[in-house]
Amino acid sequence: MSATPTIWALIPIKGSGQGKSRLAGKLSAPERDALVDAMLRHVVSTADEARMVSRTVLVGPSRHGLDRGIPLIGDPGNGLNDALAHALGEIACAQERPDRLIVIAADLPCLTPLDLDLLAEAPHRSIAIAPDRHGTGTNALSLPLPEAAGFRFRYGTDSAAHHREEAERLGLNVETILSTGLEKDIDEPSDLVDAGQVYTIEH
Ligand SMILES: Nc1nc2c(ncn2[C@@H]2O[C@H](COP(=O)(O)OP(=O)(O)OP(=O)(O)O)[C@@H](O)[C@H]2O)c(=O)[nH]1
Ligand SMILES: O=C(O)[C@H](O)COP(=O)(O)O
Repeated sequence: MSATPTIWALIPIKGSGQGKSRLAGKLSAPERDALVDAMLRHVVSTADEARMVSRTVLVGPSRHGLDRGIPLIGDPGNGLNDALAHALGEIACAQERPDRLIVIAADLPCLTPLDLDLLAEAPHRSIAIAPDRHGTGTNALSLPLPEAAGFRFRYGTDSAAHHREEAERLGLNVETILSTGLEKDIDEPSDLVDAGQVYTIEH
């Protein structure tokens, strides 16, 4: 590994009109789209500001109107785990591949550049996991490459525990990162209070 490791951020994003379906009882379809776009913009600009992150890549069906300069890896259409597996395969084989890949959810309105730098600074041969506020889901993963090129994404129920098992399977250490910015994803209507960081709901 070079003296200054190369770190990339990978952000999975569903297509327009698909995201945040669990908020349908509280927000209209245009409101959900506006929220998804605002949170994506926040996460992308936070990655741009993070000292250690040199490139940000999206995986999904579209850029949601973001600058065409941001690389987009296509989505095979079989859900989050397949989309991330496809993107990791492309990135791990790239000629300019990074030394570490941070996979970060696009629904983190309280995320700060320091949160990404913490993920970037995980020790060599360690996978860092940032759980959600319940301690069970996974909001970010920091994967060393090439050591974690074969990492199998296990998003779904109890994904944080499954991702720890996956690190063990690969013979890698695990570091758990707890921070407000990384814990507060927006899944349920009761989480919306945190979305006020990036989005105002007007009625
Ligand atoms: N590319 C891609 N991204 C996905 C997919 N499923 C989820 N994501 C993204 O993964 C992150 C975490 O997903 P969730 O917290 O479940 O968000 P969501 O899917 O918009 O929310 P719900 O529709 O309520 O489940 C968000 O950035 C989503 O946009 C998928 O199939 N493909
Ligand atoms: O494994 C997870 O953490 C979920 O599938 C994705 O996160 P969510 O709880 O934010 O939907």
